[in-house]
Amino acid sequence: MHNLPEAFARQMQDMLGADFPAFESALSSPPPVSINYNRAKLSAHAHSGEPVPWNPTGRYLSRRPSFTLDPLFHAGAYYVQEASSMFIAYLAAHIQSERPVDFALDLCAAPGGKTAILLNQLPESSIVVANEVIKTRYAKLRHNLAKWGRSNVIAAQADSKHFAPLKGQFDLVLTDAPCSGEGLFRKSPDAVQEWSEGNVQLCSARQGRILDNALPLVAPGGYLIYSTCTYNHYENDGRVRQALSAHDEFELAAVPVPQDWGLTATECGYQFFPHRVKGEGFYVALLRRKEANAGVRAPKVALSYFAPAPKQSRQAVAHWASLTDDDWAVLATPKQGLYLLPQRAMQMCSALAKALPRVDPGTPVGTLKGQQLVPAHELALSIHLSEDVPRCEASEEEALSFLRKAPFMPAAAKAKGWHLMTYQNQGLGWAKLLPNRLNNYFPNELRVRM
Ligand SMILES: C[S@@+](CC[C@H](N)C(=O)[O-])C[C@H]1O[C@@H](n2cnc3c(N)ncnc32)[C@H](O)[C@@H]1O
Repeated sequence: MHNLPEAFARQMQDMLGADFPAFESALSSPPPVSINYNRAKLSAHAHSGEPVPWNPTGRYLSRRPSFTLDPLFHAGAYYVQEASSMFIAYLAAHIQSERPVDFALDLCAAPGGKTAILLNQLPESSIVVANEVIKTRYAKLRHNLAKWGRSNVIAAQADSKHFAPLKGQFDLVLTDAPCSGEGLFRKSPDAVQEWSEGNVQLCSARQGRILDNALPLVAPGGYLIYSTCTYNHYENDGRVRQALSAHDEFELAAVPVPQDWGLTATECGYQFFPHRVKGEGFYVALLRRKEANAGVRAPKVALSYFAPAPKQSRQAVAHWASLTDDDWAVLATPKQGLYLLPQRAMQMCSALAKALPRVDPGTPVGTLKGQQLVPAHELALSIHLSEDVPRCEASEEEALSFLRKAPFMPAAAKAKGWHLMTYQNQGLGWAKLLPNRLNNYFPNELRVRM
């Protein structure tokens, strides 16, 4: 790791006192490696590794494997996730014990680690909106959401200010704010290089703007989780204090935490330090909107870009996805793209599509060619894919050839036509089997190049 910036070292000495040398030495030790298992794809007995105390699906690994060369990583069986930030799972469980979470918003979501946590922790009946403002990061978010395989999620690409029409609509808003990244110094030397006191102030001001946009979106009695991966007062307690004084309809919510977890209680929340927990630096505070002025859910608005798909398209999709009529909506775009979304998410989807520049609902399932569906890559990773879709199980070597788009013919290939290529029964992508070759539909841009 690079030498610590002087002003940062001073700040940490003031904050930690006699503990500073332990903090400094933790920064020179190797960062722990941890993953979050996908609850919908792997059963509990498949989870190996030391548990992360605050997340039932979090595990530490004893070493860092090459994730790129693990087909299960590409199948979305787990997400490589820093351990401290998995505390969001504990908070989501706590909130649910207080009130149902029908609608959650992850306002600053890319690349999607915490959306994956919310989707793992909340029941399938919850609808999660995952938003990211930056286009390239939005693409990464959508790719990770596809790997997670859920349809109870709506992706959105917008600045937080565009959400204003959705006032009071969310039981939970997660604001994992862009920050100066002091907590990531051990993992990312770039963060050390980019750090300055000026940047801390810029981050703090931006967080203030994002919080001012985020807080009104919380339903009465609902919660806002504010988190950063930094230590300084301006972006953490100081930021939360200012938000509370500008929005007096909010109060701090108490979250009881076992003492032996090593978290440090601060004025408004909790701080994770790498010398006290097995994880990186992280800050979190939980705010609750007081119960006055009971809110109303999003008013029904007409779907603008998306329309319910015609019967024929729905029938085509029903061959590929396990649909029950009342629960599932199949939506169509003007370009004939078809999407699978829980019926109960329709109203929220309409309201979002009206307010935001870009919305991508649920799971893209494919496009129609004549009467036939050409399946989308996302459908291959979906947990709602029909059991009736033909599968072709690959060995590890075959799975890697498939992910590299190298020519190969799987030993298990028997029938012709569309097949889901699987590895350890987890979908990787689509292949069309022909008598003497395989057409590989794994997306070029995702191809493994190692
Ligand atoms: C700390 S990162 C989020 C990490 C993510 N929650 C995860 O766990 O994978 C903060 C994100 O907020 C996004 N962001 C910055 N300004 C924003 C704004 N005004 N509205 C929404 N998102 C914003 C950044 O582009 C960045 O991707």
